Amino acid sequence: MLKLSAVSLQLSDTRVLQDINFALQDGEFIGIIGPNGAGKTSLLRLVQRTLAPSAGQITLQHKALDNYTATELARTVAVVNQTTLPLFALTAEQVAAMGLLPHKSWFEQNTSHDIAIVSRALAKVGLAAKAGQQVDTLSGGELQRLFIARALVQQPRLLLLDEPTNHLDVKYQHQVLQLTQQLGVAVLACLHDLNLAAWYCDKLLLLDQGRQVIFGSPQQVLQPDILQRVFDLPCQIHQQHGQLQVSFMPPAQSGKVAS
Ligand SMILES: Nc1ncnc2c1ncn2[C@@H]1O[C@H](COP(=O)(O)OP(=O)(O)OP(=O)(O)O)[C@@H](O)[C@H]1O
Repeated sequence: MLKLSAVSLQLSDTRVLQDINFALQDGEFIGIIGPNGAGKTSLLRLVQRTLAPSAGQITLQHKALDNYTATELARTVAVVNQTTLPLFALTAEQVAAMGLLPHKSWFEQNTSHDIAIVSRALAKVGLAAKAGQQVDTLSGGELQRLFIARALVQQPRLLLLDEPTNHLDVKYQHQVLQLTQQLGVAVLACLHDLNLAAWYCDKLLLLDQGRQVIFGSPQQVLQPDILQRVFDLPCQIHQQHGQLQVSFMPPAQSGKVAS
């Protein structure tokens, strides 16, 4: 459904991404991982078309991304990113209902079916009781879940998530990623937490300094020698209850004298 072929991105004098190649199938969940500044957010921005590649091809459902109209793109791709919007006068329900906009013409009223879609999305992210609450009074975690509800209302084929577990407590980290995994839509998400990535992603794309280090299953990508090199920290991988667990050790402290 999404394919990047030899994609590079140059911004000012910076080579932000270089020769990125991977494909995302329908319903698949791909996590983009890598250190700060690796190019994860920039890659998502290429797919949401707020940045354009300097070289290479991006296709979505076998059609060049450039050939989508803005409305077609909004009906196909939903984005939850880290930017906060000035939404102070709106209720949670009104913000979630914004996800209906790409499917409506100007001044078209919401039907009872639309309202049911919004209510279901708020319930899915645990915000049913907050529907009438003003968004500027929501906690950071509640706001993040609200943006995910808005994306669900949009009924996209592809969901782009930039650090979706930021601000979430451990219960909601799992709940939001589990929910995302069960939606049946293709998902491309930047994730810093490698254990959550191992748990929920079908495949991982590891970036480092704008380059694709490896693309594959969590078992293929989460290898101690690879992670140690990329994150510059000693790393161990364990299996617990059939799940990969990544542990990084603090850097060795040179000059520390054992007592
Ligand atoms: N407009 C720009 N002009 C020049 N360099 C840029 C621009 N935007 C981003 N960069 C650089 O591109 C690199 C990748 O940035 P990006 O935000 O994509 O990384 P990231 O992997 O998402 O990082 P983080 O984990 O810190 O969020 C960084 O070195 C950043 O400084």
